[in-house]
Amino acid sequence: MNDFLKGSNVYLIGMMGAGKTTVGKLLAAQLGYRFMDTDAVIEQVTGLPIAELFAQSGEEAFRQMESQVLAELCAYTRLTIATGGGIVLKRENWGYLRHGIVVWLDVPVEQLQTRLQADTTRPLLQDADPATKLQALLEQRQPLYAQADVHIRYDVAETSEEVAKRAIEQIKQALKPSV
Ligand SMILES: Nc1ncnc2c1ncn2[C@@H]1O[C@H](COP(=O)(O)OP(=O)(O)O)[C@@H](O)[C@H]1O
Ligand SMILES: O=C(O)C1=C[C@@H](OP(=O)(O)O)[C@@H](O)[C@H](O)C1
Ligand SMILES: [Mg+2]
Repeated sequence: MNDFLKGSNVYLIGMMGAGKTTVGKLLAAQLGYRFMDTDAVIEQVTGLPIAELFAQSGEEAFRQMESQVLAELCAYTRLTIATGGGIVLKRENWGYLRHGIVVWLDVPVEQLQTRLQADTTRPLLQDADPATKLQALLEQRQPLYAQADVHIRYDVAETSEEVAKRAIEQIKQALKPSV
């Protein structure tokens, strides 16, 4: 089923709330891959929730840990990796992401707001005006997300399983040799 990837990892990028962790688990199952989540690895290693890490050590320290985790994971094969929404910010991280197939889950900011309206786990959203903050982050990052190999545009009618299935189809298309 997944020999078309020849063991290459699949990295999911996109804004917080885009569904990288949710779809990533389903995509891994459909590919017969293992699922990893860079945030979960950081929380496991530090024993702290991301929000606590930001509060204690600051965003820069978190970004350094994020790069270290990505560097470790990119040495493995047959992984579907859900990254944190800010992974695209550091050029160094693109060196690791390019070891595999980079898939952008592109979800409109209104849908992100709906999904994250009650969220307290994402420190960058603990803001007086989270909607404006989300919009500003998306505008800043969109050109970076757009460097992905595969662009999965949101379809309101799709379940997360169907998003994962479509991602496989679009990855196959992207890997087809251009004639
Ligand atoms: N297709 C979807 N429709 C509605 N809610 C979704 C969908 N995909 C994910 N969610 C919800 O949105 C929130 C963020 O999903 P998550 O997978 O953690 O995103 P990310 O890892 O990109 O931040 C979660 O509460 C999740 O249940
Ligand atoms: O967008 C961001 O900068 C972040 C997204 C989060 O991950 P999710 O994208 O899984 O929410 C997490 O890495 C941290 O809160 C920073
Ligand atoms: Mg996530």
